[in-house]
Amino acid sequence: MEDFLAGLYPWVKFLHVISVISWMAGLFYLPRLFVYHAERVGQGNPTDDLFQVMERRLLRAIMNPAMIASWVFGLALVLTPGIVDWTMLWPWLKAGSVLGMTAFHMWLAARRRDFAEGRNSVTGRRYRMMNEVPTLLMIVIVASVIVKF
Ligand code: HEM
Repeated sequence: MEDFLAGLYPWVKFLHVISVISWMAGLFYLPRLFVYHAERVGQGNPTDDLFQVMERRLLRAIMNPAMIASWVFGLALVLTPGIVDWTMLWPWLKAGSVLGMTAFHMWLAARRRDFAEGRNSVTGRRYRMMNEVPTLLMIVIVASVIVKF
């Protein structure tokens, strides 16, 4: 199993990076949709329906599969011999940030359900602020895997 993963390492990393790019695109874009949905669109009109379709498709067709693929390929990299040295700081920083990113994804999914049920209570300003969360986590994650402190 370990030899098998070692042989596949560059391909698994390639698939991991493609998956995280797709996941991050959604994590950046969905809160922006929520900003405009919260600030500019009333309930129960055709624009509300359109936003709901865009939000549902983005989450279900892109973000959920991309998150699962990021985890699957990321964990395969963790299991590859010689890749992660748990005595260093970077794997712990990365693990904490990735769990934070996953929690943020779940929070967005819950807010999407609120919009779908006509009971969003979060302001556009709050969604704007939450939009910075994935940016900060991404900076910590990429610094961790590249600099490896
Ligand atoms: C979902 C859970 C994740 C796990 C378990 C995971 C784990 C890993 C591991 C073990 C590596 C290999 C490091 C190496 O080859 O030296 C890696 C590479 C990488 N990860 Fe993740 N990762 C996850 C999510 C993410 C996220 C969310 C991002 C971006 C925001 C990301 C960006 C990267 C990048 C850019 C690399 C390539 C680094 C390099 O080759 O220098 N990962 N990941």
